[in-house]
Amino acid sequence: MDIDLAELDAVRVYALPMRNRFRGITVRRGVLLSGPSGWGEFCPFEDYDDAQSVPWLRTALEACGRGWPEPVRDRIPVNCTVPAVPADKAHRIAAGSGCTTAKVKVAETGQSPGEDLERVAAVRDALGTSGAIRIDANAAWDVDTAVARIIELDRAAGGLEYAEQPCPSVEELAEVRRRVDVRIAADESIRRAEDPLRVAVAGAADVAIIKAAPLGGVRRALEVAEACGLPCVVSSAVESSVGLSAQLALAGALPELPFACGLGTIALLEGDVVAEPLLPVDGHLPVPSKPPEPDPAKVTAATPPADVQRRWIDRLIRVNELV
Ligand SMILES: O=C(O)CCC(=O)c1ccccc1C(=O)O
Ligand SMILES: [Mg+2]
Repeated sequence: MDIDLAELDAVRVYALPMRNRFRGITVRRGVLLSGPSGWGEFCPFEDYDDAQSVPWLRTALEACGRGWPEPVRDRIPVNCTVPAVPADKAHRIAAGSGCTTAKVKVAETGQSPGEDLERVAAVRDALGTSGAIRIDANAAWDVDTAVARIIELDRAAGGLEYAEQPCPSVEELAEVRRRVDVRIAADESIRRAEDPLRVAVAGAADVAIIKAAPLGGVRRALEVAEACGLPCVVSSAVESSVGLSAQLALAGALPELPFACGLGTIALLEGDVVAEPLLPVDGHLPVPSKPPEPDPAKVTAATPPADVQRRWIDRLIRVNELV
């Protein structure tokens, strides 16, 4: 399916700063590609090698060259994402989000367990008793630490909806899952198409976090979701609104969607490449029928220096040879 890059109508490199450092990332970068069915976004994380970046390009090419399958719903409930910020700031983010579900980052390097407890308690105060709180430890804990922290955080939060990726391996997730009452979600354990099945077979999770980009597009991710047989939550890779629209198309096409999705992430970025960013309204985002058009002035404002553009175009060319 590799493409003649010269035949694409336009290729634009963007760089958008993040409002708060997020998983070590301070600037999100990528390439916008225009083709017959609209715009796609190629934005593998900077530390991904070319082979790991292939599914990200497939996702962009699906968006700009083929389009997406028909959705079964027209709006998606989303969570607000609360980075590992102080409790007062966490309260403001959750209260001002319009979302009834919040995902709270915990176990950040250099922070204490007490800061996590204060953060989830503040978010509960902001959401009220009817809100839902999930935590994400990004694989930071060993099994015993995870069990102890999840129990404490569940209490401080007045109940957790689930705990996302408490430990690195599938085996550890399975053990934590046996030892706590809180649901376990797998995220980093699901990066390749064959992973979700392994997670399900190992009894490692109650919920699968799926992302179109690392799985190779909306259609591929739908197959993966079906094969794993777990309830799925679609979560973004912190794309611009162009890339986010593919994730919304995936959430729109999943047969079942029992939880809010992690797609309220435009708020994490300083700026966007479209005139009307996909910011949640009343905790929901619309399912788009096609990707939004970049706004030329916004793209110009987000264009990085020539050496950064060159690096991304070279990356695109190399990865395209592997598709
Ligand atoms: O799920 C969300 O609320 C936002 C997306 C998110 O947290 C995320 C975004 C980029 C990379 C990793 C993650 C993650 O879930 O760990
Ligand atoms: Mg996660």
